[in-house]
Amino acid sequence: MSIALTCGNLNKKYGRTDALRNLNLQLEENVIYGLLGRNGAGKTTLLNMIAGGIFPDYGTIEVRGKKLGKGELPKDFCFVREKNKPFGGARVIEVLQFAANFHPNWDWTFAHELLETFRLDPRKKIRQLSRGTESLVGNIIGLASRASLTLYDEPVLGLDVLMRERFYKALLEDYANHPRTILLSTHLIDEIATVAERVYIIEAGSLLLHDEMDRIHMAAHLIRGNSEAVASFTTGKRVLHTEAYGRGTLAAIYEMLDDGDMLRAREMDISIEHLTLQKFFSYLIEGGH
Ligand SMILES: Nc1ncnc2c1ncn2[C@@H]1O[C@H](COP(=O)(O)OP(=O)(O)OP(=O)(O)O)[C@@H](O)[C@H]1O
Repeated sequence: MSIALTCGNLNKKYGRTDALRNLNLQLEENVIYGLLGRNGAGKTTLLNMIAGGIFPDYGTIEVRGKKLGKGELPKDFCFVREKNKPFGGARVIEVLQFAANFHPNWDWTFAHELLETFRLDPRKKIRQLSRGTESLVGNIIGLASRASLTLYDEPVLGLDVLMRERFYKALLEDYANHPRTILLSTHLIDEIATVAERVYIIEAGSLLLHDEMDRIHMAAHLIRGNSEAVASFTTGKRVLHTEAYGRGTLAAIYEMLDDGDMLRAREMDISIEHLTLQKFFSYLIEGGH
């Protein structure tokens, strides 16, 4: 297992706001990660920090084992953020040409295919593009750069469902042929569930959970039943949230359940269903665990 990026104990304060608090994160080579968190959780601060735009008050960032100095950019790296504002007067093709200079693995054939896929006219000026279309320019750069470490900050914000699907498809197909490390922040949680292999969830600048997406699918459950039965069933299990309804209790739990658990649940008349990633995220945040 090779490590692409290690963030150790990152802290950043803006006045009295802790944008990041003792945040640790480790990304392996050639894995797609989702970065989730509510508004203001610290996602953009973290991504900007990795990209050298913000320096931590405390903590370190290492890329492939090498500590980044102040303002230093990781090598073979691409950061896709929402806006290309400084390039407003430039044409799409000019922005791509500019980006290509910085990325040794840039693939022009792929970039042109993506322009077609996203129905983007390369002669248009950035300022003439709609918000969603503008974010597609960044997404093309993120994909065609084939950087070994790629960060996306909200790449699908403002995109319609068709374009979002095309972006995810292009990302996954290209990743299959050219594996690299990708960290992607988003609020469209259930969509990322089919794209990311692992997920980091942050809240108020701190890490709340990181895990394999498959494990979350298997271990995140919503159980309902008589309050006493639910209390007994959940004893010793990781409970994220409980809620009373009528005479019963609903509990969100994060636990692998075996055949014995399922049998016991049936005997206790407890219903069990899997949680979507979005629901799991909500219960996790609500419960603060
Ligand atoms: N330049 C700044 N000056 C002051 N406070 C800031 C600054 N940048 C971020 N913050 C604060 O730091 C916290 C983290 O912000 P950040 O933008 O990293 O969150 P986020 O998870 O990206 O949010 P969103 O999902 O809404 O984009 C917030 O409380 C925000 O208000």
